[in-house]
Order: sequence, then structure tokens, then C-alpha cells
Amino acid sequence: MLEFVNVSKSFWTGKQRKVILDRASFRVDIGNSLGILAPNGTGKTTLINMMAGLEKPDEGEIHRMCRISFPLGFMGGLVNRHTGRENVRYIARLYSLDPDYIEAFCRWLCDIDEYFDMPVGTYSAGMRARLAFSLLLSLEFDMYLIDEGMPQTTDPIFNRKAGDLLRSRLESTTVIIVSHQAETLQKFAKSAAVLMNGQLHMFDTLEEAKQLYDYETQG
Ligand SMILES: Nc1ncnc2c1ncn2[C@@H]1O[C@H](COP(=O)(O)OP(=O)(O)OP(=O)(O)O)[C@@H](O)[C@H]1O
Repeated sequence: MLEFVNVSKSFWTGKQRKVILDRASFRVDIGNSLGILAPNGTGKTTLINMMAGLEKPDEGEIHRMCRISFPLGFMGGLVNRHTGRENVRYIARLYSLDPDYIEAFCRWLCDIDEYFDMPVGTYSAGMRARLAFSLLLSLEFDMYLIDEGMPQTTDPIFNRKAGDLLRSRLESTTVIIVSHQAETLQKFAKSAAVLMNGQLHMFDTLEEAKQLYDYETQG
């Protein structure tokens, strides 16, 4: 279970206060995958980062009662001066998992040959994305956080291999996915919400959420 209790978050831009959440309270239960609709620039990434613990709220409490993933596509956990192998073994130990298994899985999935044993700082953007994505798939979480659909690398073979794995994983787990369009949420969301005016408005179905979202964004 993931719970926000009276959480506020805003940014001061130098001219105005940009409010993302204003004393918002909601909870997401395991088994009830949630799709969150929000227009661009309203705080989707900030919200997902707060869920993951990457960003702190200004006020309020966030309770994480299960294993919550880092956001899909997040690469901040990789250390440039360490090799891919060192990075994934280190993270395996952080999660109390078998480093040999995690290394073998990531080596197989990201398929970057000798670069796996070279510092991550030498990788292309696509290689980094493949390593981060492989790492996420090698770890087991109770809830997966996804910002705007599946991240795509430019490698079609990797996309197919990793996409199939991700889809089968997500079908049997709990997903929180944020997007500015309902179609992206359709496949996974059991319930839905709209992020608006600092609040997360919860609905039982995506259709209901979409009605409010369309009304607010299209008039
Ligand atoms: N550190 C920061 N300082 C000031 N403003 C910020 C900061 N981080 C985010 N913002 C602003 O807060 C708002 C929400 O940002 P966020 O990236 O969460 O939105 P988003 O919905 O994910 O955007 P997009 O759809 O464009 O990716 C934006 O207006 C952004 O410019």
C-alpha cells in the first residue's frame, strides 16, 4: 500500500509559486493498478518521483508499505565511474538479491557486449537506457511506477525483448502510471485519477476520470 497524507509540494519559480499538490491525501492498494491523467507540465514527474522517494514533499507524509520501484526510465541510480557490472551488483546487494543472478540477467538483456565491463560514463544514451531498464526488470517490486508509457530505446531488438518482459510483469503486478492521454493508461489501469489544482481526484474507472479530464482540458 502507498499512502499520501496531507501532502503538499510546490516550486518557487522566482515569479510565482507552482503548486503540484495541496494537502492531498489518497492511497493506492496492491492489486489496484492506478492510471493518473494530468496535462503536460502539471506535475506528473514530480508526483511519480515523490512516490518513489526521489523527491521530498514540503509537508505531509508518504507511507510506503510495500516494495515500490524507481520510475521506469530513471537513470539517476547509475554511477558513471563504475562499470555496468559493478553498478548492477551493487544495486543487487542493496535489495538483498543475488548479485550473480542480477548480473547475468542484466548482461543478457541489455546485450552491450564488452561495454558491460566498462564505466557507465563511456556508454551512449541508448546503452545507459538499456542498462537502467534491464536493472529495473531484474528486480521484483510490488508496485511499478511509470511516467508516460513505455520508454523506448532506439534498439528494436531490445525494445521487443524488454517490452515483452515488462508487459508480462506488469500484467501480474500493481502499476501506477501517469500520462497526459487516456490511451496510455488503458491497458493497465484498474482505477483512475486526475491530477488537477493540487489534488488527485480518484475514480473507479478510467472512463469517469476521462470525462472530468476532457471537460477540464477541452472545455
Ligand atoms: N526544481 C524545480 N524548480 C522549479 N520548478 C520546477 C522544478 N521541478 C519542476 N518544476 C515545475 O513544476 C511543474 C511540474 O513539473 P513536472 O516535470 O513534474 O511536470 P510534468 O507534468 O511531468 O511535465 P511534462 O508533461 O512536461 O513532462 C513544471 O511547471 C515544472 O517547470
